[in-house]
Amino acid sequence: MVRNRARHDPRTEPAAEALRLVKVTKSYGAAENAVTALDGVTLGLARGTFTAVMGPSGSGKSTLLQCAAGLERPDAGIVRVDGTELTGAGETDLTKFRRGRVGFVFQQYNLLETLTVAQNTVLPLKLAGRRVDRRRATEILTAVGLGDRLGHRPDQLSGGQRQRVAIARALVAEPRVIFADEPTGALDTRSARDVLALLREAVRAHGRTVVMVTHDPVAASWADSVLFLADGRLAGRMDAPTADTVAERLAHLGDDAPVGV
Ligand SMILES: Nc1ncnc2c1ncn2[C@@H]1O[C@H](COP(=O)(O)OP(=O)(O)OP(=O)(O)O)[C@@H](O)[C@H]1O
Repeated sequence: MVRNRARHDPRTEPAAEALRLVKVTKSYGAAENAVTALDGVTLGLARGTFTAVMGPSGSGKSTLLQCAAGLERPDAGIVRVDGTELTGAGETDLTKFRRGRVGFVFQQYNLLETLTVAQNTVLPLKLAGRRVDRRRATEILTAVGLGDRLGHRPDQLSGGQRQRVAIARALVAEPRVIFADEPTGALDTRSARDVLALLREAVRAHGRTVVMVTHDPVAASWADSVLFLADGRLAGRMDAPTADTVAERLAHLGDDAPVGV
């Protein structure tokens, strides 16, 4: 069972806190080969916020995202998304939860090449056994600038357009939280800006919560705040980031004591 600790009804009413991690720990491998990817991470993110996660390569950013999204199981600790506790849930409940209340955007788009833009977009609804509202899907695709590409296949699109399909696909299920892992990593500057603007719009206009892993201080500057990771621990937080302040902090990461936010 996915446990709902809050008093609200999670199917209709969003929780105040979109994401809560308490002492989340995750290791890979066994014995002397074990790598601690996350080492007791505690954090909370308010609903309707855009947060970037940054840190050196191997600091645990992707692992954090995967554990927060219910794609990986932590070894210890608690993960709560939109008031619902994922840790301890069975695989079937987790899958149902992921399909219903979170959206994903990955660096490599993860579109199905044999499906059209429109079919890729509604796929999460089909997998979740939900009603497919094609008009709504078309509206979303139009909003991301692909209204004239509905019948195209991914190999007929640019990288930026593919990522916009991935964002439309993440938005169509109206998720509470969107997890994005390096969504601009494979894009040119202009396409990256379009994608970041869409993510920010999802937060500002539609009240979604976005958590985005990125290496790029410019991308991070689109977020409301940045969480810094070092060696699997939280190493700081910055509100109202700019590309310069983020780059500066990254250069000095490790100088700060680990914190919980
Ligand atoms: N499936 C896995 N099996 C074994 N080790 C893993 C696995 N996934 C991650 N790790 C290890 O856990 C640590 C954290 O990895 P993670 O991918 O979360 O870091 P990251 O900050 O996202 O790195 P990058 O910026 O390079 O993508 C690394 O030392 C990595 O080698």
